Amino acid sequence: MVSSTALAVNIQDLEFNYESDLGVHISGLNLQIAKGSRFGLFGPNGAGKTTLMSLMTGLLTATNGQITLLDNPVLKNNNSINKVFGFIPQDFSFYQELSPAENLAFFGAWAGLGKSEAKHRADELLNILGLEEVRHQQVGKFSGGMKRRVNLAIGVIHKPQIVFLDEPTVGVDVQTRHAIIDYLLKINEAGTTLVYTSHQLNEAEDLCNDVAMIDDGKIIAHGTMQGLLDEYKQADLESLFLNLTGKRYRD
Ligand SMILES: Nc1ncnc2c1ncn2[C@@H]1O[C@H](COP(=O)(O)OP(=O)(O)OP(=O)(O)O)[C@@H](O)[C@H]1O
Repeated sequence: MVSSTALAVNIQDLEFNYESDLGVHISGLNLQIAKGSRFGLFGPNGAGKTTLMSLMTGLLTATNGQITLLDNPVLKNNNSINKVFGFIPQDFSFYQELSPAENLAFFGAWAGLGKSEAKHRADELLNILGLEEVRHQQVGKFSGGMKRRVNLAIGVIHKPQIVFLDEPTVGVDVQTRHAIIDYLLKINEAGTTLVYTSHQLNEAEDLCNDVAMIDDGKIIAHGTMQGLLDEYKQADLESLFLNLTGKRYRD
């Protein structure tokens, strides 16, 4: 059992239901994610990955139970928690009519950075993510890969200690996929905890060292990548996924 001070995320007895009866039902869910890990949450369509991410980042509110991020409770009006984590959502979260520089200035200020700090950080990220030459062009006209890199830069502008990533490489080419994964590995090496979900299981094998499977709103397995592969006698994450979740369509 990991001590609570070593936890980036601690979810205890979580309950959540969408108002409509069609949505996923979460009941008595417990999950601990250690500080510094590269955690991956996997499951079929509709299993509850985005719902759980939204609960962890305060976009949805649990009906019961508790979620803490580095010991800070995730509560509706606890804005101080916004400094602790960054969220890279599946849907683009920037202003299409603005440039990357303008978007980063805006979201930097929103995350509490001063003007010069935000500018410095924007310069650094635009450089690392290969966007310096288009820094003043309208994001709406960018390719899918460039938009994904802008989305990532916005989510990490304030150097959060935990980064949540909901399918951060969907629809990108190999170059952008590598740039994004390399960057994530680099910030993890410097101490950032990654909480990631994706259907790209090959990519996940390179990125994640801690893995949980979710199905019908329940965590059905959680352990180290190698520990789970050994336990279920599977050669790779895709075989493990099929072994644990079966071949039935969920939608
Ligand atoms: N706002 C909502 N209201 C009602 N039901 C919802 C809502 N959002 C999601 N759901 C339902 O809850 C279930 C879980 O959805 P969720 O998006 O969390 O799954 P997921 O594992 O992220 O799926 P995917 O892999 O398709 O992204 C699905 O049945 C979905 O239709």
